[in-house]
Amino acid sequence: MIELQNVTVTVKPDDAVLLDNVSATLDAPTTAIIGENGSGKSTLAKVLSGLLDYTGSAKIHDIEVATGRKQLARRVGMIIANAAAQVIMPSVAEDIELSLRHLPKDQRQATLEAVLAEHDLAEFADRPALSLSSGQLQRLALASVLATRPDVLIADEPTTMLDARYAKLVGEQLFASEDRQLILITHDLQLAAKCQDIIWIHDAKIAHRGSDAIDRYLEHIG
Ligand SMILES: Nc1ncnc2c1ncn2[C@@H]1O[C@H](COP(=O)(O)OP(=O)(O)OP(=O)(O)O)[C@@H](O)[C@H]1O
Repeated sequence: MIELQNVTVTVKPDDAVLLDNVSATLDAPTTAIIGENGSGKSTLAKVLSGLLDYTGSAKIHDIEVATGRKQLARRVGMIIANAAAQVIMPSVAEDIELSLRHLPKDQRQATLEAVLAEHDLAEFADRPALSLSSGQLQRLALASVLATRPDVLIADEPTTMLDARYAKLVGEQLFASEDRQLILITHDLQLAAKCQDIIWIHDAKIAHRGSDAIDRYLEHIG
């Protein structure tokens, strides 16, 4: 469960307002965040991931994000829009292994192989991670984040680089766990429509929320 109360993000030097007094309780298992370029979606994702300072209150599992980053790090996973910036380790296998540190050592190899297979990355296991294509990198970022078994997943445009086949696979993987809360930021309105709750962000505010949010958004952009 995520609770936002008067969340505002401003940035220097001219105090531009990136999120304007946003309040909402996000309690559906899957929530889509939609809206135009520059409306504030990634800003919200960054607040929830502890990457941006804010005023007001943003709580995940009753823990204030700004002061509970360490506690939340084990429970909240984020896929950022720029997957290359998220891949930390030199090789594909090592990047996923880093996410498996919570497991007993004797389980790690088998789990690594299972993750590689599940994400169709086995053929790249020993490749330098940064030699992957953009779409392959995006799938690696997802594999590494899901391997940490987060109970909240914030996915910022996780399918933008993917061909139709992998967009379908990743779409399924995002929704695969019933125990995980998904916050999905996307321009793919078909994917957004699969979410139980839909929030349209416009001009740094929530413009509309609910099953008709996609229709309202489409009417707005004409
Ligand atoms: N450091 C900054 N200084 C000034 N403006 C910023 C800064 N960071 C972001 N912005 C602006 O804040 C607005 C919201 O950005 P954000 O990344 O949240 O948009 P978005 O809804 O995710 O857009 P997109 O669909 O293009 O990914 C944009 O207009 C962006 O240019």
